[in-house]
Amino acid sequence: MIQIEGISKAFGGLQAVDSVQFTVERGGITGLIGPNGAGKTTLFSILAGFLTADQGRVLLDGDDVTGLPPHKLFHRGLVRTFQIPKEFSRMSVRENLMIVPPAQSGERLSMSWLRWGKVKREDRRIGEKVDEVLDFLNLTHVADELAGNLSGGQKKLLELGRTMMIDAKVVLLDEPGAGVNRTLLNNIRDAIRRLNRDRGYTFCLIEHDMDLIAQLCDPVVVMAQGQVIAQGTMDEVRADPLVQDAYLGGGVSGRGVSAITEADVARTRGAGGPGEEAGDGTDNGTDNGEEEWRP
Ligand SMILES: Nc1ncnc2c1ncn2[C@@H]1O[C@H](COP(=O)(O)OP(=O)(O)OP(=O)(O)O)[C@@H](O)[C@H]1O
Repeated sequence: MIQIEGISKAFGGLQAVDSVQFTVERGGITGLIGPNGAGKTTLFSILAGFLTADQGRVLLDGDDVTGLPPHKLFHRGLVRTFQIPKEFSRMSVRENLMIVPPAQSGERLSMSWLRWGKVKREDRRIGEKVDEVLDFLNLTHVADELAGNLSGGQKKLLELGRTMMIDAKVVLLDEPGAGVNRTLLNNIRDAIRRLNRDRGYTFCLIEHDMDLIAQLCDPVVVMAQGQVIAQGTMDEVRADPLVQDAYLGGGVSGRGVSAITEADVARTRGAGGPGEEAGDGTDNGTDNGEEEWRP
């Protein structure tokens, strides 16, 4: 479980995240939504250790993990996707998975000379795990393909696979549906569901695709202008006038509970802005070595 307690972050005079407080419950799929510039990405960056909060605390299973760098959080099972570093595009899908497990004996020269048998056993164990992950995500047919040749959706599945290699506890998903075709989106949705239901993964996901949020998430937390303005089921937040105003600038009076449509969201997204992520491993405002960090 992640408890977010009074997290704030300003960029110069802009209060990007303002005293945000909510809990991501263990075993759940929490949706984080809000119009462009609401502060979602900034909050994710703080939770995953890529940005330092000005104020507030983050507790992971009761432990204060505020300010821990990404690799420490990663090894505690808190992982943020989907940020495939560019260099990995020149490695095969299988290799991308092979390199994830921490502290592989095979990487240490002394170990490989002195304990050849142990190294081989570990390689075999990792190989079996990779096969299982590829099968789980329907990626076996592209196992030997360079990661850079995958489609956007397949890359996102691969990122999920990397979290599976370390048996992540909590996964922060950055727009898993962005730029993904329908078929692969269904695969991604099913993989998230199965990881949650069958393997106990806890997810928190930022997403602009309201259908995907409605299908997967309960609760849904809504941010606007740096603050949490609503939380509850998708139906509850949809019906909330504050939420409708936040998305549509107050222009939805009388449109009822289903006011937030995909078209509305697409319209709000069109505004763009500096908070928009490149999706290629870069992030704005990184102050904790994100570009250097590799899981
Ligand atoms: N590094 C930065 N420097 C200055 N301002 C920033 C920086 N990163 C984000 N911001 C600003 O902080 C605010 C929140 O941005 P953020 O990217 O967190 O919003 P968001 O809810 O993720 O938006 P989107 O849905 O468009 O990705 C925005 O006004 C954005 O312009």
